[in-house]
Amino acid sequence: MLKFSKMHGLGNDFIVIDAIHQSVELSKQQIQMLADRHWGIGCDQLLLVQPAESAEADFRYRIFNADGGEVAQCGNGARCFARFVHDKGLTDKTVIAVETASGLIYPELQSDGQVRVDMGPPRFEPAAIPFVANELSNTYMLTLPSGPHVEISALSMGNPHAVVRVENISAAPVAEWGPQIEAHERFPERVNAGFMQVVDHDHIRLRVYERGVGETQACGTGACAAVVSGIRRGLLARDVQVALPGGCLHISWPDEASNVMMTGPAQHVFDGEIEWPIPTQS
Ligand SMILES: N[C@@H](CCC[C@H](N)C(=O)O)C(=O)O
Repeated sequence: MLKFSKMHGLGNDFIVIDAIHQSVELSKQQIQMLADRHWGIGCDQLLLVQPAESAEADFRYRIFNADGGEVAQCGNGARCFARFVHDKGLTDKTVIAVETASGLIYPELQSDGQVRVDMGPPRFEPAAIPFVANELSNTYMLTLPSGPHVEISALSMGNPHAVVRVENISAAPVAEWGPQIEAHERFPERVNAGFMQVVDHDHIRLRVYERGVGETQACGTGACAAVVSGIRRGLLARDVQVALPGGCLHISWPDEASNVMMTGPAQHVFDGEIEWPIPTQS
């Protein structure tokens, strides 16, 4: 049997697996099946907790989207990872150094139950996102296959993000434009598409069509990307409350040379075990 925990950060839900005390090799097809909400357990992302590879880190964690693709960063996942290793007794540290595919990050468990994460610096150079553009700019025009020309910001928070500003979040064309932006040819590794309504200097509303998943209840790196893009466009202050469908995150980016800080909840839902290897469907 394979033991797992089901967790979520503002409704962005995870299967979290201790791959330190269990030997786990997952194929893309097995991840898709575990993530499937009808045939498996159901999740937006699957998180594998592993031993650290470098001396500076306490753990390594790997992130897989529901489509089975491995990705480099996940904000809500980082908070759930920290809550998982702490609550399962894998560490008694409250500031945890964790290796991700995009470098070290430092989640910090706070006394009020929230988790604060140093998410590292944003990157804007097109090659680092990756995004096809001739020059660096705060905004770019993207022509979608269905016709519209859409103004986006493009940046990396360790994973790629496109941010579109909308007037009214409830009417944002997330289902129509999300998949077209996600798979746009100018994003060779695909992209997470955020739709941001600026409420005032300190508040935004955000919906994210996530790469490899679809629209989720919340996206931590998407919240960081939206706030950074809003600050660079002169629309936002340095500390911003982000209202997502699943709840609120606090994002701060003190100055251009700083790392982005994200604070929010991480919730354990239940522990379970599943027959392993998963019986294949006939
Ligand atoms: N839900 C996440 C992001 C997960 C990865 C993303 N879908 C990608 O493909 O980069 C978050 O909270 O940041």
